[in-house]
Amino acid sequence: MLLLSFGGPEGPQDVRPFLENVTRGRGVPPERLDEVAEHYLHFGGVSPINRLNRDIIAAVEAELAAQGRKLPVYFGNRNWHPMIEDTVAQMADDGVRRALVFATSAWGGYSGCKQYHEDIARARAAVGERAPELVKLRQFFDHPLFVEATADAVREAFAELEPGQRERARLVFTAHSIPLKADALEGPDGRGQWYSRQVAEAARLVAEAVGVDGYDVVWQSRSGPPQVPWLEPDVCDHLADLHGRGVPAVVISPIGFVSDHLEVIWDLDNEARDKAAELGMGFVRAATVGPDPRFAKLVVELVAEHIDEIRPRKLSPMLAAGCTLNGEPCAPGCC
Ligand SMILES: CC1=C(CCC(=O)O)c2cc3nc(cc4[nH]c(cc5[nH]c(cc1n2)c(C)c5CCC(=O)O)c(CCC(=O)O)c4C)C(CCC(=O)O)=C3C
Ligand SMILES: [Fe+2]
Repeated sequence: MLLLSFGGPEGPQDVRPFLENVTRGRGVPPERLDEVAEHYLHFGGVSPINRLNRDIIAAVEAELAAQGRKLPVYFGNRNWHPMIEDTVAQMADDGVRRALVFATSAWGGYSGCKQYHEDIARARAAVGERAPELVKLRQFFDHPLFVEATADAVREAFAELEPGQRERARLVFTAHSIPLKADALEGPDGRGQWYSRQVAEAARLVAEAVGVDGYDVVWQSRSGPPQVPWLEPDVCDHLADLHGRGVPAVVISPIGFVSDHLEVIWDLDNEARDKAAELGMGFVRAATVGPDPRFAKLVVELVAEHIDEIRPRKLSPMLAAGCTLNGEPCAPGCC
């Protein structure tokens, strides 16, 4: 199998070329790039994303071995080394004829689904005739293992709040914002808002598992020119709003992200935490699910859906989209 991810810089010299890869042809203003480069440089130009993905791969290999499945796991990225083109070339050299591709996004939409299809098609085209057949695994936003691991992280976060604040704290889910226009595309069921509806559905399932009635879904890390509308409210504006309504503390669940990459450790652990401190609000950020052993089990279960033809486990009625061959889109007009 191939674990396919976003990629991130591993030193200060990588930051600019990485950002240029991410934003090529996307109309992101240079001022925004300077600002984001600054975030990376706070961490010595190293995003934790590659290391965390290597940890996930080690856990997946251990889970595969425990289940007696002989399956080598490769690692490739969209935007930084190891680049998917190089990985697919290596797979061809190793004689791999067919591989299952796990993309590290739970969601549909352009960045989480369709763009990974494009990456697969581009890599196969670069390698040519020898390229293995690549089958992308489905979106997993409503898989019980994803929901349970996220719910446990939320419970642990509530437990970290001071007893006086815990009972009155608000649960807030956050995911990467995208342009409203991108979110409006029809999606595999033709009803639009595929990404934001999946985020809302996953949040509902987690809140239900935790037993919390009142919660919010908000967005973070918006990019692009200011005149273009993106999903709102922004997490920091939402903190001010909650404060105005007398909410003394928040638990932030970064449900949109599989691991603690830069949007989480900067935009939440620095920016949102500072905002909460300024407002005098209690603030706990729940863990991401990547390091949870259930995440490796989830990956292997998605693999098993193809090898053993087991029935996909899903907690919502939304379609099990995202799963396709050789980078074809998952449905007409999808994402
Ligand atoms: C929906 C979504 C996810 C979640 C789904 C998934 O996980 O795939 C995600 C993940 C990630 N986004 C990441 C980093 C960046 N995203 C950017 C820009 C953008 N993201 C977008 C959307 C998403 N992004 C969009 C619509 C843009 C605008 C440009 C465009 O239309 O494409 C930019 C450019 C600078 C900026 O403008 O912020 C950077 C550096 C990293 C790696 C972090 C690390 O290095 O640790 C990860 C995992
Ligand atoms: Fe899709």
